[in-house]
Amino acid sequence: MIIAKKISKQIQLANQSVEILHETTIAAEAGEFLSIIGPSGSGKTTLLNCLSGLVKPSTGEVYIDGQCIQKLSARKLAQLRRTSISTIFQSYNLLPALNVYDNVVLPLRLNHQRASKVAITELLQKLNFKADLNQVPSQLSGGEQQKVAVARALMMHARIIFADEPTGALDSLSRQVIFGQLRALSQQGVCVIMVTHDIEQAAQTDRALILSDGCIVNEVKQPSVEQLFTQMDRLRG
Ligand SMILES: Nc1ncnc2c1ncn2[C@@H]1O[C@H](COP(=O)(O)OP(=O)(O)OP(=O)(O)O)[C@@H](O)[C@H]1O
Repeated sequence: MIIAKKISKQIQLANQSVEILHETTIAAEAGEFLSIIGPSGSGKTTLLNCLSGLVKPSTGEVYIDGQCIQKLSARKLAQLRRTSISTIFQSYNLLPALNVYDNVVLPLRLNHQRASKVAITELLQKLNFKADLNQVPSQLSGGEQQKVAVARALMMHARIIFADEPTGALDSLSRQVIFGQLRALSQQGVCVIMVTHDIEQAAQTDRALILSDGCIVNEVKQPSVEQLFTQMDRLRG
């Protein structure tokens, strides 16, 4: 479903080019739940953004359903992203002028899909969201904003979900609820790729990729908490 072949990303800093992702190769199937873990600054968000087509890799290719997304026109890529991909951003990316309901419904509207207020209210309730749907993001706590961002992504019923620390701002109960939703979606055939600092969550995914200095240094299938802590300890070194 998703294949990344030797993707690298260079950025220009002052007068020098710095490589923040090095020749990374990944494949993920429909129904797979992948986690990406690694120290801060190891390139997890950059990798996720390259996979989702938000950022263009400097070299290498990303294929989604056999299509090289770098070869798609901007219009086709935007269409693919609107119809097949949902992203939960680390910084939520809610529109400050829109209330909760309008933020959740926005991608559906952009995709000319009908929005059901009942379905949105039910989903937000399932995510343990207790605030008013008429409030704007600045009136919500960080955790509440994160739940709105998760609801917005889940309402799309996309085949692929990219989640960048989707539970980072949440209490442990809400973390479990949202992780459970992602797990259930993967069991229904959705491909979920999640960046996380939460080792216990990563240990409940199908496969954990360990990133260090822009390279995947290891990959653990059906990981255990102990295995992943050992991997992270090795990196701290
Ligand atoms: N647009 C950019 N301009 C300059 N530096 C960047 C840019 N994007 C990423 N970086 C740098 O690249 C490295 C990798 O960043 P990235 O956000 O991918 O890491 P991360 O593993 O997701 O970090 P964290 O766990 O802290 O969110 C960092 O050192 C970051 O400062």
